[in-house]
Amino acid sequence: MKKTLGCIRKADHDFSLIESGDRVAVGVSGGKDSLLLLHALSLYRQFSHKDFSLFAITVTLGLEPFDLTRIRALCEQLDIEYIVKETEIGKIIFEYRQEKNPCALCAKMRRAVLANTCVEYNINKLALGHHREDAIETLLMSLFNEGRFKTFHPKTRMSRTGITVIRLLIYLPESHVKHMAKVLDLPVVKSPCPADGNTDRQKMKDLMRELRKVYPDVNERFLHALQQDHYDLWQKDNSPSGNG
Ligand SMILES: Nc1ncnc2c1ncn2[C@@H]1O[C@H](COP(=O)(O)OP(=O)(O)OP(=O)(O)O)[C@@H](O)[C@H]1O
Repeated sequence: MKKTLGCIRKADHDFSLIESGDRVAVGVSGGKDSLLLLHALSLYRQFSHKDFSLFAITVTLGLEPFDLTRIRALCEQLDIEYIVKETEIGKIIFEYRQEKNPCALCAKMRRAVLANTCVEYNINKLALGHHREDAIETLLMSLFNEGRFKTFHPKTRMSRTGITVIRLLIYLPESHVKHMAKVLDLPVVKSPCPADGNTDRQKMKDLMRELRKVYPDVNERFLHALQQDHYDLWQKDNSPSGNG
């Protein structure tokens, strides 16, 4: 847990992600990343000397099976209020619209429900479970699909609602997330999404696996590049209002 908390502390320090008085909700998909983030933030709340409140939000997609009993139990154990928003997003995308590229629309709709829920509960920051490899894969997807060198920033502001999205795991390697999910026996729920494992992101994961055979440190190199000011990707922003 020391490494996870160290990476969270560094991301928080570099990008001013959490301030005292914040009401922070972790978007919990049921996957290992957001569950680790939730667990780690409950500890960070104790050790960081920052006085912030913590919530967990899950947006269901109307796809079965999706049993949240063990996640609910974890939230009770960590003394975190758990908010579940039931939706039919999955059905709309796969049955009604039969989308050819379902992931982008699904992410957009999920994000809108998450933002509205934050507004409803007076929550000002939404923490997502993106880690180091997510940032790298997003960079490669936008390079190969759009010819642009960009990825998400650790801190962004949603323009419609004014909610700040924060990504506290961006320095954490995915291998460590997998390791911690086992050590902590996190209540991971298998994704009921029909597109799971057959996405553009999966192609980038496979590509990176091949690259690592030739360049074992390629992930560290990518992270280094992301942090270089001259690429203008992850400018450090220590102002409270954050990055646009
Ligand atoms: N249904 C959902 N409800 C709440 N938050 C979600 C949901 N789906 C995704 N998120 C949030 O958005 C982040 C990125 O989404 P993504 O689809 O990449 O996650 P995932 O790989 O399915 O799950 P995880 O990242 O938790 O292992 C998640 O880490 C989580 O914080």
